[in-house]
Amino acid sequence: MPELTANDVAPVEGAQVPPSEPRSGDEVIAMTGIQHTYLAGNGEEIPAVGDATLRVGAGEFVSIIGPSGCGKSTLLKIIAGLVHPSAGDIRVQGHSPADVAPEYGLVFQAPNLLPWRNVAANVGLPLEINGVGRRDRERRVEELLELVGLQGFGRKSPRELSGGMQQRVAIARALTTDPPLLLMDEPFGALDAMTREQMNIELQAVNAELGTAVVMVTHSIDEAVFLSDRVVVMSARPSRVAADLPIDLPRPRGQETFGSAELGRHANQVRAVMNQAGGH
Ligand SMILES: Nc1ncnc2c1ncn2[C@@H]1O[C@H](COP(=O)(O)OP(=O)(O)OP(=O)(O)O)[C@@H](O)[C@H]1O
Repeated sequence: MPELTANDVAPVEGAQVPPSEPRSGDEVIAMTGIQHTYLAGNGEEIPAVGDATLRVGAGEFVSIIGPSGCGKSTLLKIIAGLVHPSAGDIRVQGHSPADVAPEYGLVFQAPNLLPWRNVAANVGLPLEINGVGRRDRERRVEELLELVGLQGFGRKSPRELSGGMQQRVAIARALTTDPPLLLMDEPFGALDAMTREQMNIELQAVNAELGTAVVMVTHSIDEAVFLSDRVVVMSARPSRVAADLPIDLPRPRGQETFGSAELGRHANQVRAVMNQAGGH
């Protein structure tokens, strides 16, 4: 199959092709021509990211979606300063990612809570590491537990919580230091469909209240559309940005947004681009 170019996906109504533009204020992420090739143990070169140009503005919610193995997590790791790209330029708040990475919140598919600490001590850990005093720490933890709907659960052990509740703890922990940027890799992938929708509704409320920019990798088209200001569709490996689709659903978005004709229209648009760009 001939390689797709950005123009190949242009016929999809509303599709934007790179270079992408943030829809809001200051630029938090500026990524230009990022490429990454892994060197496997047997010496084989694995070109993961072929060409990614992406801008994310302050407070924006951007989802990255694309076929399995196309390099979505790699892209997130590059933003997080965990992987140094083979080529291209990336600035996060004007700095090299590794220099500002400790300021971000990170949430992965597994909540990664410390089982010997209670919920409050898990959420407060980043503050403890930063030397914040006990009283301030307790106040902040209390606020965050309320924000994620876990007021009164501070003294519980993580193992007493459901999967969705544990992931709420992980989100609260990621927000303790008021990060300008939250990076999420399939945060709700392990949850059942109903819990996942509920978590989506809560996350969009948190994002609206705190104004934190979010970049989220997901496999769910509905989740991407529901949460995002823009959905970035990656092509198959070595991936490039196939489309950068603005999602103009009004906010706040709630339960009624799921299953709405408007969400369905956007989801179909994302699906069409994904089909052209190499499947799901
Ligand atoms: N550390 C590594 N060493 C070698 N190859 C790697 C490494 N990490 C990832 N890869 C390869 O790079 C490609 C992209 O991986 P990545 O995890 O970024 O994709 P993804 O789009 O997030 O995948 P998925 O949707 O399945 O989670 C895959 O082919 C993967 O096997």
